[in-house]
Amino acid sequence: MENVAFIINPFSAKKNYEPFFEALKQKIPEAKVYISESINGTFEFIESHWETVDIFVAVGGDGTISTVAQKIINTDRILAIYPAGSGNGFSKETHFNADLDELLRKIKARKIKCVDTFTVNGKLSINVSGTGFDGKVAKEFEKTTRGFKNYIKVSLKTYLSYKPININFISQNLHKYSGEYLMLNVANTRQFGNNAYIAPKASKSDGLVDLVLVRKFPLRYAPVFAYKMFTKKLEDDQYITYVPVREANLEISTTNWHLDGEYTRIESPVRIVVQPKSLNILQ
Ligand SMILES: Nc1ncnc2c1ncn2[C@@H]1O[C@H](COP(=O)(O)OP(=O)(O)OP(=O)(O)O)[C@@H](O)[C@H]1O
Repeated sequence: MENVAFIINPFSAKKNYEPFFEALKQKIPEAKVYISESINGTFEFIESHWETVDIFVAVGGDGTISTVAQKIINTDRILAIYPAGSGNGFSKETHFNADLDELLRKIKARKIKCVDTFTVNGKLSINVSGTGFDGKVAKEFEKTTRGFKNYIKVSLKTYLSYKPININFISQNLHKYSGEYLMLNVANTRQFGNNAYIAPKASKSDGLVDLVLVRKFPLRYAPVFAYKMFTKKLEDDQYITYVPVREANLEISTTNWHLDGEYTRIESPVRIVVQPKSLNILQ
């Protein structure tokens, strides 16, 4: 275990990490554990342990995993996950669960899979990112105390007043998809988190991301949309167009984005680029 470090984000989903921390201390008292006070703190921890650690275990949600991934991407270091977030989209899609014994077995076995990631104007995303309605919800959600209930409340309120965004694809082959949309998602894996499958056919190891273009639908359709999303049936939805791409260049009428669920501002024009097989994940 000397070459393994556990990076815990205490701000992920209501301190979900505490039982994990206790169990880890019991099983492996000598484990290297860092309780991260900030994203920069995590960066510094990884840098200062670079020579002695080759498996970095992110304990948190997609935001935490993404900060660890930023440092180890395109290197031979390995990412492992103990899911302790609220949505846990990426960890579900990479088969990590909240069973510490299973995680320790995987660490011992050291099987690795290399997966794709992508960037949006140079910023890393590992799972699903998006703009439009989605980006606006992420922005408003940050102002609340978070949680699933607040997410639904904010989504409904935002939906009622939301005007579609305008997307103009600069890339010649994508020009025909330009138009007005409720949202654009960029999906490396199939789900946002909480088993909400926005792109049921996406694969994290095919060198592509799915552009998910969603047209505005009437409010009465929202429960149908949600039902299809949670049962992996959105593929043939009348309001959605899926476009698998290696890269895309577009102009867009909003700066509100979320990257793996974290709100961020991104100025138009926007360039999306897949980084094929750029992240080693423990299997
Ligand atoms: N390494 C880190 N150290 C400290 N804080 C972090 C770190 N990485 C991200 N954060 C902050 O912690 C907050 C929660 O992170 P995270 O996304 O992991 O949990 P979550 O939102 O509960 O889970 P999920 O993304 O699965 O819904 C984020 O708002 C993020 O800004």
